Amino acid sequence: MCSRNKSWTILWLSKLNFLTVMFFKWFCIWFLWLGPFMRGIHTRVELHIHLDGAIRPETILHFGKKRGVPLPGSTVDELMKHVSYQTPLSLKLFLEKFNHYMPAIAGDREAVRRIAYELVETKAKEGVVYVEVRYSPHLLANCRVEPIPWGQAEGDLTPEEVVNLVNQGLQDGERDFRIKARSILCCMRHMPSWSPEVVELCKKYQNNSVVAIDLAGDELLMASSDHKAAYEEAERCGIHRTVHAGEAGPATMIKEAVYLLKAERIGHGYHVLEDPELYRELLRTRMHFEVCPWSSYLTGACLPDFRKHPVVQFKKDQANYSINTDDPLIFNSNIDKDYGIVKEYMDFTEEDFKRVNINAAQSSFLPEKEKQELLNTLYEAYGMVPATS
Ligand SMILES: O=c1[nH]cnc2c1ncn2[C@H]1C[C@H](O)[C@@H](CO)O1
Repeated sequence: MCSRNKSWTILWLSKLNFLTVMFFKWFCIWFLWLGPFMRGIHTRVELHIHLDGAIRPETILHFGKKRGVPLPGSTVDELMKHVSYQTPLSLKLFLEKFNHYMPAIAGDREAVRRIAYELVETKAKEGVVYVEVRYSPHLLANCRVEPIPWGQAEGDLTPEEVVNLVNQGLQDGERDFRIKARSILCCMRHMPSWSPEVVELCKKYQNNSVVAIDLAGDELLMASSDHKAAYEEAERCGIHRTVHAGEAGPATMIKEAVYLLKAERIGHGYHVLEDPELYRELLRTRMHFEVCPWSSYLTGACLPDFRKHPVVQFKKDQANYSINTDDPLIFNSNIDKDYGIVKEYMDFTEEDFKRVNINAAQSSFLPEKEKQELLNTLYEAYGMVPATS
């Protein structure tokens, strides 16, 4: 009897031991790996995404129907057949994709506010802790903008009110999804006459969501004197500056962005590698490159072989760059797609992703104090001890 009791006890103890070991093992996996996602800890920083390239197809269909704006399809699948694509086009042809759906959104107050709000929700779900979203206020307006974009009739939504609506959408999103979102206002290469107002809007809303100025659009058009004047004014007033350069265009466009427009970050910048001297100098000054891998394939900006992508060299040289989606609606993607590409084809490890996101946070356009808070959030999420300054 006594020995039977003893063996039962041993059996139960070994079972308990096994369960304890299993529990501990699963807890470690959950805490270290799945934990951050399940506990709602966000570890990604995205610096290059276009608001008008990141709209949900359902939202486009909703406003198309509501406003009686014809669209190339009445279901998500039909719409996406026209709006998104799978094999590389030129940058110019890619930019034409916006024509298919922007008339459903531009000029509508509710739509503009909603796309900003939904972007924050999407990014929170993707594990993004901080996003800088960019757009042209003029391309979403239908009043006091010349010419009125997307062939719309004149309405009463001005570029300034667009900025207010986007700010409201972003701020509501920040409150509801508990991540941080800021915006960058774009000048457009083909519309230099809009640039003076863009910089004035950056100045006026500098402490209200807006953190920087950008120059987007067809890069084969050199920066005009209006763009240059806008960037000079931005620098004078302490407005941060980024420029799309060296995406489809050559390294000289990056030179122009850095030395003429005084860019602090470069949108894309892949073709910097064609000018080794410039590349060395930008490595030395820690210039930040906003890299968008899947975008660079679909816009034909880079060779289709990801193993030869410029980011392979950037990684080798420990350059300062981030990983971004650019236009996830048109590229039918999300941030996992871009992280997946660099992981699969360029051997990115978790350590590399940490470095990428810390670099992104350091190169963000947040004021110093908020930047430090963001960095501390990342260090904590990654279980790192912040370096003492
Ligand atoms: O990848 C891009 N390169 C240059 N311009 C772009 C890219 N993606 C979007 N844009 C343009 C089209 C949008 O209407 C505009 C503002 O977001 O910026």
